[in-house]
Amino acid sequence: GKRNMDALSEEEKRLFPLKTVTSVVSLFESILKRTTEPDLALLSIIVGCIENTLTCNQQILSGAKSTVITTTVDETSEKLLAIPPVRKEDDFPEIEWPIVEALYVKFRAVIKSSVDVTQYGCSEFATRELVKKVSDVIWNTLTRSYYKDRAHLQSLYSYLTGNKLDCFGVALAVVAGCQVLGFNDVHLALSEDHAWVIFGLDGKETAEVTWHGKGNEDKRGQPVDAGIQARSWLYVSGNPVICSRFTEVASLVSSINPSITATTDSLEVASMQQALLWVLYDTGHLTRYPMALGNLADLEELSPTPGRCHCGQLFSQAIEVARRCYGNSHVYPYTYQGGYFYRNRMYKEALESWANAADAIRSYNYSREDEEIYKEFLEIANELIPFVMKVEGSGHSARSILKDSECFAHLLRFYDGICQWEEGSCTPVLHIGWAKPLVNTISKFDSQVRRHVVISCSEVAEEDTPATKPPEGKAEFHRENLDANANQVVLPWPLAKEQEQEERLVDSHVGGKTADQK
Ligand SMILES: FC(F)c1nnc(N2CCN(c3ncnc4sc(CC(F)(F)F)cc34)CC2)s1
Repeated sequence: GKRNMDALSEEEKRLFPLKTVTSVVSLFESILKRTTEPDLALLSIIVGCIENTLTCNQQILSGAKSTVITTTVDETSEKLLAIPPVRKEDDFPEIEWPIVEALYVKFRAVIKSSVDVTQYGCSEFATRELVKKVSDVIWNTLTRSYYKDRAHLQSLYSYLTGNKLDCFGVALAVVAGCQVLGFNDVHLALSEDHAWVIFGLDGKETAEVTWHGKGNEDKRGQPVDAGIQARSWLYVSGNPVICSRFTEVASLVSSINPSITATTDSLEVASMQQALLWVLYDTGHLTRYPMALGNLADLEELSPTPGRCHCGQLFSQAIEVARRCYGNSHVYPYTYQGGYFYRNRMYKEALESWANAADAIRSYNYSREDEEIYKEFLEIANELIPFVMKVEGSGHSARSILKDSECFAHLLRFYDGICQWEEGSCTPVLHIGWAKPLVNTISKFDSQVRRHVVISCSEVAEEDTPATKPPEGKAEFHRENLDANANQVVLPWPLAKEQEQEERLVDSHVGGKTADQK
């Protein structure tokens, strides 16, 4: 029969105007069920239109169209946010099909008119030059200068109505542009803080298509091998999430941003994102996407969906996937989980998650474009852990974590991972600003707890590498693993050296026994 060249079937068009979460979910389910690949441009325009309508032109004063939640209620916001009449939570302003269709047609026209594919060989596969050309078309149609970190710049709706995109948005637009041109070998590759594309036979080629961070020259058109060789976290040792069309849909849903202000989210946008993530979860497209699982878990913590698994299981699932599929080279699955435990006052579990996060970073070399994860560890070490120490400070109850040697071991493993991350890096990680909270935190633990720590050489020591050879004449170094019943905890050797110095430092401050006085 006649091929339906329309973006949507008549049945799908009948879902418009989109007014509820349910109608958006039905549309996505219908599109994801098709035999043909989902159209990234169309879906990005639809979710971008809903998000930007509900968050960007928001009248905060009384009679507000959409229901909002304030996360920190204080006097001013009470007055400012005259709570609107209670509404059904999935009411939207009506999204009309003709508006969406016009933007979709515009994107296709911009791409097709700017790229003459006959100039790029006749292979079915994209070439580096073609990918670079599509990136240039997007790049050269962006507003000259704008605040790149602003919210709601990640969708093609933002690109087509405001000529603004953030770093992720440019990468998604390039892949969507290649899809318009028929190059279905071009796919997104996602690390925890950067995005690039793979293309060519077996997806073996890689190319930068967007910028990263502030003040870094963009490397567009280049392969990412250098970043992988440098062992920087930004390129996750060559373990990015390699997307299919479906995981690219998951990434555009995952990048939906419900925030209206720093303290207020749109309930409708958040519930739309949550519902769409469950559709992608049920169709198996989050299976190898730890950050999307973490995103869904965060949304479930805020507003649990009846009949769905507990958010804790989603955090664990993300960790399991990161370990099984990405060589445990991702950090965020652990900091997602640690954040959850911390918010729910499960401090021992939080310390373990943060120690596991440090284990994930230890084999990297810190480089200048890794600031985002540096800030994450800095906040954990200098804000979150000190807060835990403060609230556990009473420490009188026998169950206090300050008397728990496993907690102390988690803490030392956390710092040891950061120390090893720094070792061999051109850029230093630790500075005096880290030392005060570190000393403060370690000294909070009962000296009885500290003396039960048994240091072991976690790796076979290379011959004569000073860092790993135990000091002459010192106590026997045990190699057994943590024995469930023992009240001893085993630590990797590199830390022992640090810890011994620390002990002297701490004990000289708190008058305990130093290592050689034991
Ligand atoms: F570890 C927890 F504290 C985190 N909470 N939110 C986190 N995010 C929020 C969501 N997020 C993401 N969520 C889904 N997919 C992606 S792909 C990507 C890199 C880039 F933007 F493409 F360059 C980032 C990212 C980045 C990490 S980590």
